[in-house]
Amino acid sequence: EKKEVQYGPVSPEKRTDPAMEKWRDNRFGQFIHWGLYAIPAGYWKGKYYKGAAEWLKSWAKVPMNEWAKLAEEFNPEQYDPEEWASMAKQMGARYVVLTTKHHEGFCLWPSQYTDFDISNTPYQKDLLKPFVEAYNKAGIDVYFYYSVLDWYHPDWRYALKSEEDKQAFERFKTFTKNQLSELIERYPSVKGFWFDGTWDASWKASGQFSYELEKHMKQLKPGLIINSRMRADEWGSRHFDSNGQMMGDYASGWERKLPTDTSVLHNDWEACMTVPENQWGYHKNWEGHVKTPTELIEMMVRCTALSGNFLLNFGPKEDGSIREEEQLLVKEIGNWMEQYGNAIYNCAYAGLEKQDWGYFTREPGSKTVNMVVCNIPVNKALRIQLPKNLFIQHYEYMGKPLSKLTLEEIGKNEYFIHLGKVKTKQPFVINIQLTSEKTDNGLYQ
Ligand SMILES: C[C@@H]1N[C@@H](c2cn(-c3ccccc3)nn2)[C@H](O)[C@@H]1O
Repeated sequence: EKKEVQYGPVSPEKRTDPAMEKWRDNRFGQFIHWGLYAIPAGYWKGKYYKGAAEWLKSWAKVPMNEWAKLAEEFNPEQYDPEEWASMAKQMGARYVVLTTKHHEGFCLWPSQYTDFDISNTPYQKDLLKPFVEAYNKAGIDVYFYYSVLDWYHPDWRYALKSEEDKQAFERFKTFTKNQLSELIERYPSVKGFWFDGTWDASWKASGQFSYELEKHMKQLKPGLIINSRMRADEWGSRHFDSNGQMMGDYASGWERKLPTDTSVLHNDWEACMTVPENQWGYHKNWEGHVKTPTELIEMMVRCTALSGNFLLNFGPKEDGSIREEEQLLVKEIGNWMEQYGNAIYNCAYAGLEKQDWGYFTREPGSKTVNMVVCNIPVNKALRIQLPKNLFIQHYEYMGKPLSKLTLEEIGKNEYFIHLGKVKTKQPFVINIQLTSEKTDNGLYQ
C-alpha cells in the first residue's frame, strides 16, 4: 500500500516546459570525464590497473595527500575548448555533460569552498568558463556532472555511525550546497546537473536534504534539469521514491546498459555509455573490446526508439587533447548524423511493433515514421505490422537511395518493404508516410 512520502519528487513526472522539451529534442549528448586521474591514466608507480581510470586512487590504494600532489603537475597546455566544441558539433551532439568535480574532489573551477581546485595548479585559470562559452557558442547545451562523493573533503562520510559523523556530514552538506550554488551563479547558462556518487548510506539518510537542495537549485535557476541519481527520499529510496515516483527530471540509472522494453516510456530517461567496456576517465591503454561507431550508433537509435537520450563518453588526456579512437567516433558518427540525424533529433517511440531489422522512431505527432535498419534480413524484406486503422501511403529512403524499394502487402495492415540489391556498411533509414485512408486492395480482411 502507499507509503507517506514527504520528500519525494520536486517537479512533475513529465515536465512540459520548454527547457525539458529541449532536453528531449537534443537526444544525443557528449559526456566528458576530465580530472587529475587523466595524469596517471591507469598506471601507478609503473603498475597497470585495468579498472576504471577515474577510480585509480581507489584501485592503487593511494593516500589522499599523495593523490592530491597530482594538482601540482596539472597543466593542460593543449586544452582548447573551442576545438572540443567544434568536434562535438561535428559529431552531432546537442548537449554536453562535463565533470566539474569527480569523486577525487578536484574542482575544474576556482571554488571559494575548497583549495583543491584549478587555481592551485600550474594552469591556474578557470577551465569551466571558456568551456561553457565555447559550447554555447556552438549551440550545444551545457550540463555539469557533480559527484557528491568526495574523497578529498575531510567531512565526507560513507555512513553516519556516530554523533561526530552526523556533525561532519552536516558540514559536508553545507559545503555541497555552497558549491552547487556557486556553479549556478558563476555559470548561469548551465542547463542542468548530472549528479553522481550518491549510493552511500550517508546520502541515502539525507533524503530531506536532497529534496531541499533540488528545490533550492531550481529556485536559483528556474527550468534547471536534474537527474534522478541526485535524489533519495526520506526512506532512503533512490531515483524513484518509496511509492515508485521518479525524483529528479529524468531517470539516470542506465549506466553502461540500455533498456530492452517499453516500460521505460513512463519517464524521461538517459543512458550513458563508455567506448571501452568500463573507462570514463582517460586510460593510456584500453583493454578488451572498443565499441565501433556502428555499435554506438545503434545504441543511440535504440535510446531514441524508446524515447530516451544517449550520452556518449569522452575522456580527454591530461594535456587536453582527444585520443585517436574518440576522434574517429567524431568523424564516423558525425557523418551518420549528417545524413540521418532527423531520425534522432526531436524523435521518440513510434508506437509500432518492433521488428528484427531495427527500430522505428518518429517525431511526436508526425505522419512520417523513420525505419532505422540495422540488420538486413536474409530475404531482404523489411516486415511492418501497423495497427488496424493505419496504412502505408508512401515510402522512400531518407537521404541517398541505396536501391530500388518495392512495397508488398502481405496481410491485414501488414507489409514487406523489399530492399532489392543493397550494399551498405552503416545503418540506414527509410521513411514511411502513414495514413488512415484505406489503401489496401481488400485482399486481406
Ligand atoms: C558515470 C560513472 N559513474 C561513476 C561510478 C560508478 N560507480 C559504481 C559504484 C558502485 C557500483 C557500480 C558502479 N562508481 N563510480 C564512474 O566513475 C563514472 O563517473
